[in-house]
Amino acid sequence: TGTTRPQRLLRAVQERATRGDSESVIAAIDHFCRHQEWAMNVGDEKGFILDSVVSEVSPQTALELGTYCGYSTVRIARLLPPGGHLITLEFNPNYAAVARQVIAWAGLEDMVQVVEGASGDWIPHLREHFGIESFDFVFLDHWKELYLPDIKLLEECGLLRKGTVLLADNVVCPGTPDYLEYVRKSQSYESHYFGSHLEYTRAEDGLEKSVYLG
Ligand SMILES: O=C(NC/C=C/[C@H]1OC[C@H](O)[C@@H]1O)c1cc([N+](=O)[O-])cc(O)c1O
Ligand SMILES: [Mg+2]
Repeated sequence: TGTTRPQRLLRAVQERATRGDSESVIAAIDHFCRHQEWAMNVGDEKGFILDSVVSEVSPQTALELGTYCGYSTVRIARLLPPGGHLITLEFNPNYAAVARQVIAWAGLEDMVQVVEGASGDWIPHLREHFGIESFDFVFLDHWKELYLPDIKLLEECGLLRKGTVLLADNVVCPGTPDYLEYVRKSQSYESHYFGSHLEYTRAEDGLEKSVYLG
């Protein structure tokens, strides 16, 4: 036994970051991933693109699929406008437990709800459970083969509205070919690719921003 990588990432946050200072939490995780152990956070380079899209949308209601250790959760939540709220779905309970502590260390727990379970099980219940009418912003970063079925489910559940912005991580590496083809071909989406690199590496990767047109 011993510690897991998420637990070692959390310890790095608690040792290096200042409680309540979300910028120092982000910096501590980036330092850990560059100098100690690579981890599958969206990272600083793609994170900068994520920041710019979140700031542009300024969402009252935001959804994240795939929390992992909460790095992108913190990046999004720190930029929410007053009254804004972020729901983040995570399948793995060990990841969720670490994420809750990272989010709390950043002082953002009041704007974020970490929900444990499978996205496909939860999406049909988000309205009744959290009183959500529709989402202004969705960040996709969970299992890559679930991106497409999950946005189709969001459409069917009426959780997307004219102008909802979807931002998808890893559309090149590891890749989400069926999702990309769908959002780029569908008349219901206006899509744009932001080229970047796989977190903390020189490999190509990027984010796809897709606006739902209804
Ligand atoms: O699988 C990735 N993300 C999905 C995460 C999947 C895990 O977290 C949610 C679920 O509990 C699963 O165990 C991923 C993988 C790489 N990668 O380089 O392999 C890079 C990334 O940015 C990624 O988001
Ligand atoms: Mg990712």
